[in-house]
Amino acid sequence: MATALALGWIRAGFFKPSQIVGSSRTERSRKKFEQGTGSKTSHDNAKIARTSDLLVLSVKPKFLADAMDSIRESLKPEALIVSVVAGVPISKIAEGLGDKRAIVRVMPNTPCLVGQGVSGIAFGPHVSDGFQQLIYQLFSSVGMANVVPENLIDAVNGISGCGPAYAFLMIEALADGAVKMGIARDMAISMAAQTLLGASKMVLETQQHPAALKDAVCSPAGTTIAGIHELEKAGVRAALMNAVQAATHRAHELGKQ
Ligand SMILES: NC(=O)C1=CN([C@@H]2O[C@H](COP(=O)(O)OP(=O)(O)OC[C@H]3O[C@@H](n4cnc5c(N)ncnc54)[C@H](OP(=O)(O)O)[C@@H]3O)[C@@H](O)[C@H]2O)C=CC1
Ligand SMILES: O=C(O)[C@@H]1CCC=N1
Repeated sequence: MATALALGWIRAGFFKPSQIVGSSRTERSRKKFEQGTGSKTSHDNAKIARTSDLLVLSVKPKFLADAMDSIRESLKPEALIVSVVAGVPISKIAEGLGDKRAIVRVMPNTPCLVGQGVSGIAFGPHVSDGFQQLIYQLFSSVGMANVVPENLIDAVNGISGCGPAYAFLMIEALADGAVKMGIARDMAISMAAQTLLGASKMVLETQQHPAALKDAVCSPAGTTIAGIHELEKAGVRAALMNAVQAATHRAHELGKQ
């Protein structure tokens, strides 16, 4: 996720590669980040913290305590902390880094890499108006940014944080169907992806309810309603709702570990 954000911000012109420093535990991950972004890296979190105005915490929840330990004593007093760590509340980060710190909790998604991300943003109590605007602009530069109360960040995780994986699975499955019907794999994947992109753009640009747009595709006794019937029989709606619910609950569990 860190690479997607860094590269997204660089492509959006928000930061130059030279303004970003990446960190990870292994040489392999640092090389990958350097090659992906053109930015430098360091294994020394304390050194990075000493010189950073904005720090993005992007580790798995179970490694957050160690990561915070490694920067606590070196952070600039006015540093802005952004955590994209699933499930972990701002209060826990304040416990780890100091309760007067400016902390922002964000749930982005990997399409930030291509400027089409979705992020939910919740501000801690010590984030100034100026910093709030900066963070909003930062995440808007790589897609859609939504300021939400912190108690909804796990639900943002459930829909848009995880959502790209749901969409990739749908693209793959639609393409499998087309391959079964004789279309070549590459063309099938492009057609499925472009279909989801086109449908998404229609929802966003026409402002019509997705049900109305769906109805407009279903001709009476036609082909689409035959396909929709199969999806309804398979419980696709309930499956998608359950996926968002399960992921939201899992985020909540991860934050308590
Ligand atoms: N992947 C996604 O789509 C999204 C992820 N997130 C959240 O972002 C966070 C990161 O996820 P993701 O990128 O998938 O996970 P990865 O495991 O791919 O990346 C986490 C990185 O953290 C590094 N790391 C672990 N401990 C430390 C430490 N003490 N100091 C410095 N670096 C450390 C790891 O280094 P090394 O590789 O060397 O072990 C690794 O490169 C998670 O909390 C996740 O919930 C949020 C939104 C979307
Ligand atoms: O799977 C995860 O936990 C992370 C958070 C959102 C997307 N990936």
